Amino acid sequence: MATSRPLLAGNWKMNGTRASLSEIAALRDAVAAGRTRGADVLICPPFTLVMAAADLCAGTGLMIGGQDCDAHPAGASTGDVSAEMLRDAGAGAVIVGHSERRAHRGDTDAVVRAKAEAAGRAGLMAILCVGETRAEHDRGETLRVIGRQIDDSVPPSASAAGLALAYEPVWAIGTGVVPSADDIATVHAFMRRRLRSLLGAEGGGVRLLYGGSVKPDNAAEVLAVEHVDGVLVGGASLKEAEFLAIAEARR
Ligand SMILES: O=C[C@H](O)COP(=O)(O)O
Repeated sequence: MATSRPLLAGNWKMNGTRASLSEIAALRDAVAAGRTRGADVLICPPFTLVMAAADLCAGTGLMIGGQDCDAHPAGASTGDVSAEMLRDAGAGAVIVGHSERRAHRGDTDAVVRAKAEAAGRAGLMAILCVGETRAEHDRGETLRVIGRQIDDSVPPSASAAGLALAYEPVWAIGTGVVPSADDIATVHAFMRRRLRSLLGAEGGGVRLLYGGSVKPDNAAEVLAVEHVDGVLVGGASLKEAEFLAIAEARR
């Protein structure tokens, strides 16, 4: 079973330069000082910063991860980075299936599954993202879409410790709009049931994250929802003070 510690993950997306390493160093020190109150804390900077960030955080409580990986271990794949390379660079986790990659880079459920399997082989925790579009939401298809994404992209061999499943409604990402606590609870309860039927007991221990416009002023409410075991934060993870405020908002 996975740890019951909440997971607070930051996805920097295509943001960050060398100068941004100071934000990571500050967050590392805040984690060391106990300000994140026992949560597991992860920052996923762009590939260019993974090794430097991991070196800064080696042996500390702040984990560094990648934002994507290729499904293959090595080879003629210009521009790609394998899970093994991320591991070698000091990463402990990788995001797969983010809606931006599904929408803009053609990542199908089968591709996402292959990437999650590659992460597992490399010893990385996969943060696997699912979520419906605005149109699917408005047509009442949320659970059908998420059920399909889980069935087709979660590796049947996944372990609770090696996987976190993030519910990110596409219409909530970067918009300032967040589903109601009841709606998040409904989706997360559904995800838990689906994972249990797919993975058995391991499915009961996979951490379920919510992502989409999480900010310091709504984090406490989101993190208090049943079956929400953490958050995946985009814009508000870029500055140490804002991300820390999310961690400190946890009731
Ligand atoms: O991976 C993170 C999500 O896409 C959420 O991004 P956001 O917090 O900027 O809405």
